[in-house]
Amino acid sequence: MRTFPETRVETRAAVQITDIHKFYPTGPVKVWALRGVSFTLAPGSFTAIMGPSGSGKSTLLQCAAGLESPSRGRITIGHHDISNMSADSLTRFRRDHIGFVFQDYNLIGHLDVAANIALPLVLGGRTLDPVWRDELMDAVGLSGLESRRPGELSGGQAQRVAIARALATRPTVVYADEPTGALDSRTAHDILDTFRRTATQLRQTVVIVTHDPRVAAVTDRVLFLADGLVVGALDAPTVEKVSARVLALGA
Ligand SMILES: Nc1ncnc2c1ncn2[C@@H]1O[C@H](COP(=O)(O)OP(=O)(O)OP(=O)(O)O)[C@@H](O)[C@H]1O
Repeated sequence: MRTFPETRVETRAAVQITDIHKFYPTGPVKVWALRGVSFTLAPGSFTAIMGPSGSGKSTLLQCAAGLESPSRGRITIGHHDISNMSADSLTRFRRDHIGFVFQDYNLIGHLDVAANIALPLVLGGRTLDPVWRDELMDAVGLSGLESRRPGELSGGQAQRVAIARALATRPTVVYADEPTGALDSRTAHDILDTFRRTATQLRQTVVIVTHDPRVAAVTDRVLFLADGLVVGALDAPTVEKVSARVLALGA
C-alpha cells in the first residue's frame, strides 16, 4: 500500500474539551448526559472512548464534533473555539475540519461511492484530487466499487465508504462512533490500520467510541466514561488491561 502524500504540521492541541456539560430536557426532569468532561488530544493521536451504555459516549462525540451544543463548557479544534460559532460558520468549519463517521453511515442513496466520498469537498466548492481518492479507496479496501450506489453495498462496505468520506477533506480530527461494529474481523483490522496510519502519517487526530477491548487496544489512549464523567484513562492499552477496566466499570 502506498503512503499518504501529505503531512500536517500542528504545534498545539488538535482538540481541547474544557468542562463540557450537556443535559437533555426530557419532560420535567433534566437528563445530564455529560457532567464536566475535560481532556486534550494531541495532533496525530488515536483515542478510544469506552464506558457503559448511557455513560455519555455518543453525546460527547457529538458535542466534540459540533453536532450538538454543550449546555456549558468549551470545545476548541486547532485554533478555533467552536462553542461560540454561529450555525453557518460551524457548518462550514465542520465540513472542512471535522470528519464524522455515523453509526448508520448517512450515505446519499442516489450518489455512487465516488460521489459520496467527494461530497464534503464538493459542498465546499472543491474537488477531490484523484490521486488522493485512489489512495483512500485503496486504504479502506473499496477499489473497484467506485460506481456502486449505497443500496448495492454490504453493511461493511457502506461503513468503509463513510470512513473514506470522513477522511476525504484531511480534517483536523475524525470522530467515529463504533466504526468497526458492522465489519468482519479482517475488515475491522484493515479499518483500524487505516485510522492508525492516518493518525501517524497525516498527524490526523482520530477519536473512536467502541465497546470492544480489542479495538480499543489498537489506540494510543483509552478514556473511560461513567455517568457523564471521565473516570479513568489508560495509555498504551492492551486487550487485557482494557478488559479489566471495562469489567470494573460494569460496561
Ligand atoms: N436526544 C436525547 N434526548 C434525551 N436524552 C438523551 C438523548 N440522547 C441521549 N440521551 C441520554 O443521555 C445519556 C447518555 O446517552 P449517550 O447516548 O450519550 O450514551 P452512550 O454511552 O453513547 O450509550 P450507548 O453505549 O448505549 O450508545 C443517556 O441517559 C441517554 O438516555
